[in-house]
Amino acid sequence: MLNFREEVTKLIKSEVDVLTEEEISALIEVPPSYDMGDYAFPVFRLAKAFKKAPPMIAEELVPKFGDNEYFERIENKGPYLNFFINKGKLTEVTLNEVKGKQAKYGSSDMGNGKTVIVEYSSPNIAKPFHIGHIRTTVIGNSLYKIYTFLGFDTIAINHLGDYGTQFGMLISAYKKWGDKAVIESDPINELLKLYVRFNAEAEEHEELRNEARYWFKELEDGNKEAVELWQWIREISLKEFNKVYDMLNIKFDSYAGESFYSDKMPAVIEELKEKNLLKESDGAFLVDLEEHGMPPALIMKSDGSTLYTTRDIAAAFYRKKNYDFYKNIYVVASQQNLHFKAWMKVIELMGYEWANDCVHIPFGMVSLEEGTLSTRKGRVVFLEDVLNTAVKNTLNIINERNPNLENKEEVAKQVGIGAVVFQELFNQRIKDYVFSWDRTLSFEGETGPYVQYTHARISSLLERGKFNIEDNVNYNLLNTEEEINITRLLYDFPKIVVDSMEKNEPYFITRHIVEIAKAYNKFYNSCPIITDDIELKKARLMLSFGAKTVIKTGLELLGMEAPERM
Ligand SMILES: NC(=[NH2+])NCCC[C@H](N)C(=O)O
Repeated sequence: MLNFREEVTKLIKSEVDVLTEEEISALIEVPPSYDMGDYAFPVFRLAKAFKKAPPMIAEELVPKFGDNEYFERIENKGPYLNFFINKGKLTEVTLNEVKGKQAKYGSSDMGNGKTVIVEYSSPNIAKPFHIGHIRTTVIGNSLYKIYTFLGFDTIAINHLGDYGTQFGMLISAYKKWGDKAVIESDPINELLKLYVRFNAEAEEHEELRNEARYWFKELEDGNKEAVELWQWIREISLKEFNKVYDMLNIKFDSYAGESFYSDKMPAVIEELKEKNLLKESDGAFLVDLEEHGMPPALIMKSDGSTLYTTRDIAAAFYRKKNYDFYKNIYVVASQQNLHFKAWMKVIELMGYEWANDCVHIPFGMVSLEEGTLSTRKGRVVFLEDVLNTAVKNTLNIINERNPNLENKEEVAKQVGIGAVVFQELFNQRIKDYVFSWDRTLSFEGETGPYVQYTHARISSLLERGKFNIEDNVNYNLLNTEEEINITRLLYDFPKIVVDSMEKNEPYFITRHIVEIAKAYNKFYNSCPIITDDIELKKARLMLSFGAKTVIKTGLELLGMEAPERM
């Protein structure tokens, strides 16, 4: 697609020899409002070469540019050159591109097939999949889609917490109080009960902790009973998690969790020893990170069992070898900042430069507005319940607003679940936020249902107006402020997608499609679209099609559906 910023660069370059195109491009600014131009170029850097005061330079440059098909005006204001895009051209370029690429508009091959691993969700088996897990799941899924859209070969990994001392606890607890049939009837809850009971009793009876450690060690050493129990627990838990993943329409390429690395850790420990990085302390082994301002990274306990950190190091090695990643991304809560910093440092100390290609993408916490979510069994709020409640509440709303809608149940799922996803992706990752039902499910304001509703509204309109994508359109007719505003947002979309990839921030997309929806509704309310003026109608329908296409792609990149009717 024609890039107007590049056109500004070329124009300036044609008159200014002392700067390279890169230097010029880096100096170009976007003014705070469009009445000051679409792009601005400050000429200060030219003062020395031109031996003149900046305002003079700007003034003298303007007439040299002459007429230009991409800019309707070029002006000087003090030391600035201001460029005003030719709006007819902008509309033509943008809508032709959307028309040509449709669902692929905004995509690119910039990733060049390089491998990006996105690790996300990674719940702990036998512990509840609760509201806290929603952020990693939803952010990770969106990043996965964004990288894929930009031509990376993307791998989604669920690093299941399927190993560690908690399994020692579960095995002990099961052997004492467990009942297979009861557990299979409601795995997550029943396993949670066992886990909670074990911890409570261990408060009183310290020796239970030793028993748990013993069983985890047995598991690591391949004790048949322990391994079989562990496999069974893993399997029934995974089945439950998959219910939630199905609701969210999320798939993983790999479920290689912590246990997968159990036989890959000895080599890591060996290498650490060889490289003189391992220190013994009370029979345990650790890597001293004091010099790097961190507490030591514990690699092996005195009984020979391994830790979370050891497994992460082994996993990174495995991924490097198996996928030769360009980037290895971990979408994990900011509470684990230190954990990631520490083990990545260990790999760096081992002499591997690719440690820098491992990136922790942290996020803040979700808290619950007082009384907004009912809790089942104690204080844990299950993700599945949240999603089900969202669907149920949305169905109630649809029954009020549009009782005759076809496929009501299906739409309620798409909108209810989408609303939760959207809410999660509305703010900068790192911000903590408070979950509120009212805000999440509202059809008004900056919400998922609002954006989806706008999309559905455009769909019906295109149908009513008998939109035909093959129609030739006179783009110059789309010249009201409302129309230009939409066009600009559509034009910016591909860049927004790239920005969100570079910063690993899906919320750029969330905010952008909200802006498109708002701009569209403003246009819809102030400009007649299905009018008797056939040419105008064709042009406005094409613009509507552009808005619909980009909203839909944006929703998809967030991991949401875009129903045609609501
Ligand atoms: N590679 C990793 N450590 N990923 C994060 C795992 C998250 C962990 N299972 C938890 O729920 O807290």
